[in-house]
Amino acid sequence: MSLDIKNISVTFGDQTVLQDLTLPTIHNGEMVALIGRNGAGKSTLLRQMTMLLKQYPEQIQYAHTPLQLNDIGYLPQEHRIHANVTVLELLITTMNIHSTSLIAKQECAELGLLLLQEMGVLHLANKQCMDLSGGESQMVGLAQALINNPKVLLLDEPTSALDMQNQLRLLNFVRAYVERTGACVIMVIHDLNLALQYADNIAVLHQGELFDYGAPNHTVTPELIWDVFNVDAHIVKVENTPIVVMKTQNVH
Ligand SMILES: Nc1ncnc2c1ncn2[C@@H]1O[C@H](COP(=O)(O)OP(=O)(O)OP(=O)(O)O)[C@@H](O)[C@H]1O
Repeated sequence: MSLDIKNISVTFGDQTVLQDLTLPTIHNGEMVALIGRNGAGKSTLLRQMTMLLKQYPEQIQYAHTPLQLNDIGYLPQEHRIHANVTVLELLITTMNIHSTSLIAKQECAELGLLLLQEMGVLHLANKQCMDLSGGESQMVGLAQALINNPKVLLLDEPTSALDMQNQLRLLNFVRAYVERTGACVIMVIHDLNLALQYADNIAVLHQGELFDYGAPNHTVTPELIWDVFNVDAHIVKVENTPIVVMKTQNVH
């Protein structure tokens, strides 16, 4: 199974945000980190993927057939849940249940609780969604994106509100999900060190186009960081893991 994204163009007024963007095929069980400057069009690509499925399904194909909206799990940027329901109720209503029987609802509740437990956030099950902190809301947003076992997971800055432990929890959970199910993941992320550690491939979006694409070690280089972000950086290795260290003195 594989995900193909082809020839995506987006304009807002006279601003071309994405210009005929095509990504290399994303294979089963692959995590792609989408990086680029603020305003490069990363969120637009994820948002358009869900909209394009309605209008131009041939541009997004999974296993060589048009991807269905039901097959996508999407965690938007700055995810906040304004519904007046508990976290568990939210997960139950998000599930694709085809029965209203009490037994079906009980099964859904058990699945929801299991997912929250596996993600390490079972304590949030009975909290009101509106009372969640920013980071709690982001963890619940991932649970919501995963609850229907999507084939394609689109994550927009999924760790932006999380403390260090939850950043690792969330990314380890996504990694394990991908290995277990063979789903394809596109994840927008600004933290290049997390991208280096978790992604199989890095897609660099710059000025509406795909600037570079490839294995993290080969793609994230001081030259790329300079060309795309105008930042001087070293890449050092700690226990064989590459780490980006920004030189803070000269910001252009
Ligand atoms: N609905 C819209 N109407 C007009 N312009 C838009 C709209 N959505 C996005 N844009 C513009 O498109 C450009 C790309 O926005 P987008 O949110 O995709 O960037 P991004 O790469 O995700 O940025 P960031 O890293 O800051 O989240 C920006 O210049 C933004 O102002």
